[in-house]
Amino acid sequence: MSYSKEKELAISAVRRACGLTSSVFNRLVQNEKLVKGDKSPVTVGDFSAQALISAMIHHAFPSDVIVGEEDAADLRLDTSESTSLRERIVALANEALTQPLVDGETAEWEIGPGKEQTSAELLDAIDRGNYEGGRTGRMWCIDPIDGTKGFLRADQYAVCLALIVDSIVQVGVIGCPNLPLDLSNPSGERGCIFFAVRGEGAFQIPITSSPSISPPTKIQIPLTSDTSKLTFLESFESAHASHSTASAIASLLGVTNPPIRMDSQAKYGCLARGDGNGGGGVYMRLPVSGLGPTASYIEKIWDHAPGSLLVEEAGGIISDARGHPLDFGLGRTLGKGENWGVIATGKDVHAKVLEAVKKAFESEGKTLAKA
Ligand SMILES: Nc1ncnc2c1ncn2[C@@H]1O[C@H](COP(=O)(O)OS(=O)(=O)O)[C@@H](OP(=O)(O)O)[C@H]1O
Ligand SMILES: [Mg+2]
Ligand SMILES: [Mg+2]
Ligand SMILES: [Mg+2]
Repeated sequence: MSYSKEKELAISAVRRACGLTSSVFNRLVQNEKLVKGDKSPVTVGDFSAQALISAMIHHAFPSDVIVGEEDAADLRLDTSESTSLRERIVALANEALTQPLVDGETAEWEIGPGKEQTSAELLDAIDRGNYEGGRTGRMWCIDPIDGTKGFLRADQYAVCLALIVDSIVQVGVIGCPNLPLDLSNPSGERGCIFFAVRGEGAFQIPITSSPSISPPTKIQIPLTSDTSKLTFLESFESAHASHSTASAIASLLGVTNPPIRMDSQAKYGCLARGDGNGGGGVYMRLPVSGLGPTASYIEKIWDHAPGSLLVEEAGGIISDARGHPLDFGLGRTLGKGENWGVIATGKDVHAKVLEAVKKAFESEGKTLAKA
């Protein structure tokens, strides 16, 4: 089946949310003296972007359910802090909802202008993301700001949206406001939207344009079977994924390119468009400690759903460290004990990378068999 309406809606929602998060950054992070460790700007951005995306989805596809990272419980409290946070979020979400269309964008699912949402409607929109996930049906998956730490550092972050149908990701959109259109020209134009529909390929557009006006650029992982030419794409934060295991795996594969360490699902976009040294990339996310049932962290579906489709549609394979596919039908997470990290790379090198992962684990005294 075709998902063209869902794709257009998702691109439009992600573009608006990217505009919103950029303006939150400019107003709240750049121009305010922040106390170190203050997370409030990212909280404002997270809530308002989820409210906006969820409201647009509900308006266009009222019977679809949503898994969103955030919930509005803290915003419903009767405290002055909560009230002022709520007011900021409602103003920001409405400002984004009523932005004019960009050239070529359809008005079919526009809520505004003139139809601002009430505070109650927007809190309900956030809470519509409470769905517990599951095996069957149509379900949207929102990460309003992925890479919150990158957002606060003025570094990479992403607004992520996917449509999952009967546990299979069918549409994936990732907006990266700070990512150069061409990573080898970091001072060039910034702001990319990556998108994919299953069976239709993976694409990139500048964040300022719409696919019906400027033709999207088809993106592809470079084909190569030489693992020594690979570039590793890893989390920026060493607390989120093991840098040391990744570096042991890189040595086993003969990799000499330095790793690209970047926050958020922007990494999936970079992998899909072949960033690095021309030899393809490897997205590597292995737990800092433990594995499988004893892993230190359970991966969430919103951190991988759109990125996984982008990789597959760009000619890659995504799996866990054992080569098992990611299962988006287990609930809000990839499953405690079911998921053993994430490895994504071009299909011609995936098996070799898994072999190196196995060897690296064995030399750390870990085995890829279930305990
Ligand atoms: N301890 C731990 N281990 C593994 N993963 C964690 C951990 N804590 C958080 N997270 C999740 O990591 C998401 C961001 O992943 P990144 O790869 O972008 O990491 S990082 O930005 O480089 O830090 C991040 O997504 P956001 O919350 O949307 O930013 C979290 O879902
Ligand atoms: Mg995230
Ligand atoms: Mg997030
Ligand atoms: Mg988070």
